[in-house]
Amino acid sequence: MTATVIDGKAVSLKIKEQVQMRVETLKQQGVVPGLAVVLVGDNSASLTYVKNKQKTCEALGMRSDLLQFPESMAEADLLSTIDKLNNDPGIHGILVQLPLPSHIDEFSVIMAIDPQKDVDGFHPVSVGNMVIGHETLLPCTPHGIIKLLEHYDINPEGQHVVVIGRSNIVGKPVGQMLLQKNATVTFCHSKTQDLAKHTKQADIVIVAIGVAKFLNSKHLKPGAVVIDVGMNRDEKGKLCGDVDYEDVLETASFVTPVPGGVGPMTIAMLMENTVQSAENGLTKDKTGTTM
Ligand SMILES: Nc1nc(=O)c2c([nH]1)NC[C@@H]1CN(c3ccc(C(=O)N[C@@H](CCC(=O)O)C(=O)O)cc3)C=[N+]21
Repeated sequence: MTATVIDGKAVSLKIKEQVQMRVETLKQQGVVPGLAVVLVGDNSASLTYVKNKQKTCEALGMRSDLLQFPESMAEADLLSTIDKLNNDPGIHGILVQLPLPSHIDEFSVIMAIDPQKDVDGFHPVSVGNMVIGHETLLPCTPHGIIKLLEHYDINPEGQHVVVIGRSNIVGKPVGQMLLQKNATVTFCHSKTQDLAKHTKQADIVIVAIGVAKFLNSKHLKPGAVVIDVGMNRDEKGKLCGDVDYEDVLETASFVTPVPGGVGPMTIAMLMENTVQSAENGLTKDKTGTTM
């Protein structure tokens, strides 16, 4: 039985349609959701992703500001730029493209973003709220993965989920969010002994380690769901994931392709977070309280 390919592109389109409707409703109330993307340096991959975010934003009728600065930008200048964006009523979401040049401390930059505008969901207040299950802006890639599972009626409740990779951007948050959904979660990483012992027991395996085609059918029990968060280039320079896609097709029940799986969901959830933040702002203005 060949695995069902999870179509992240199709699901992301559905989410963007819903976002577009919410933008229209906000515009009728005089609010145009605004996203500010800050790019320091001229890393070509980052520039592609940032332009993609901008294009999507505008296609959905939102305001999209791109602030681009030279690699040599001083940390203090970046922090004051963020401060201005925090206080700009026309900006509802702030995303500072990572990685930053090594002379800038990423944690200080993330801490400087108003949690109300933290559309990456990286701020400790956002992360803390997510871990305790309190309403908050959720990290885009993990939230996109949850939406893919929902779309294909893959219910994580009571399922054994094995997450490989423990980054603050994907591995750690996606495991916490699935725990919130009553999954049994195992976090694996570079120091895990006998990885296959864990992954072969998994109903759902999520791979986010940045190693091309790392996971294969020997790691899986038949029928496992495979979510590939990798973004690598293979020997021919072609985009590929952390999963040996061809090899797992006959063993997995579902698999996400790269490209066309988790990636488009990351963008769609960023758009949703921006609209959510604008709606929260409206609620706050009406009731005087923060959501
Ligand atoms: N503060 C911050 N937030 C981020 O969310 C963030 C970041 N920094 N730095 C870089 C990574 C990377 N990232 C991607 C998002 C979508 C695709 C995406 O749409 N990928 C397409 C393929 C795109 C292509 O063809 O290259 C796909 O997988 O189908 C890729 C990469 C967000 N990032």
